[in-house]
Amino acid sequence: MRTGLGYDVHRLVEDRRLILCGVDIPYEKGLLGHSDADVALHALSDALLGAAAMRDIGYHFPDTVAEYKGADSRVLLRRVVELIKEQGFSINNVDITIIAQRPKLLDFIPVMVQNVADDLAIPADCVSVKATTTERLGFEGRGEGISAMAVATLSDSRL
Ligand SMILES: Nc1ccn([C@@H]2O[C@H](COP(=O)(O)O)[C@@H](O)[C@H]2O)c(=O)n1
Ligand SMILES: C[C@@]1(CO)OP(=O)(O)OP(=O)(O)OC[C@H]1O
Repeated sequence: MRTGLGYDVHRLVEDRRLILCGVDIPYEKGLLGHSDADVALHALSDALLGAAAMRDIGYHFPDTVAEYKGADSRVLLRRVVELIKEQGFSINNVDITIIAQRPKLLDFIPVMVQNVADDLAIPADCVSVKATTTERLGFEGRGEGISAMAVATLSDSRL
């Protein structure tokens, strides 16, 4: 069994969509990035790559490459899944925490879980997505950005 950890931050700005785990969430601001800035899927992608010791999302999908401008992070995540499977890994479970003071994400969690389960091709009960505030402390608490952390465990079929 192998474990990987991912962490990412994106800035909240006006005139951008807020997309988290592939869900387009109605809110007055959205996340800024080269791609769709889905901070939760970026953290998850890094957790999966980390567990496989296969570098990180920026290594595989550089933000200097025009192809990834406005990219759908679900497409990038599915590519990460292909890359780790090609090396003989299979995904056991993943756990994501989104750190956002607002908006309230509770109602969107089931769709987020299903999106991730579909992209990872694992059962929904192997996927956890959670949200927390920081009690208005720090950059997330001031509404300047949203961060996400993720953990993934993989099995290594080469062993
Ligand atoms: N953006 C968020 C943040 C939190 N939640 C839900 O509220 C619960 C309480 O949050 P605390 O930060 O006070 O612990 C949390 O457990 C989530 O269920 C949310 O939906 N959206
Ligand atoms: C996803 C990529 C590529 O479009 O860009 P961003 O959306 O800026 O995201 P980030 O987490 O800063 O880094 C990974 C990138 O290379």
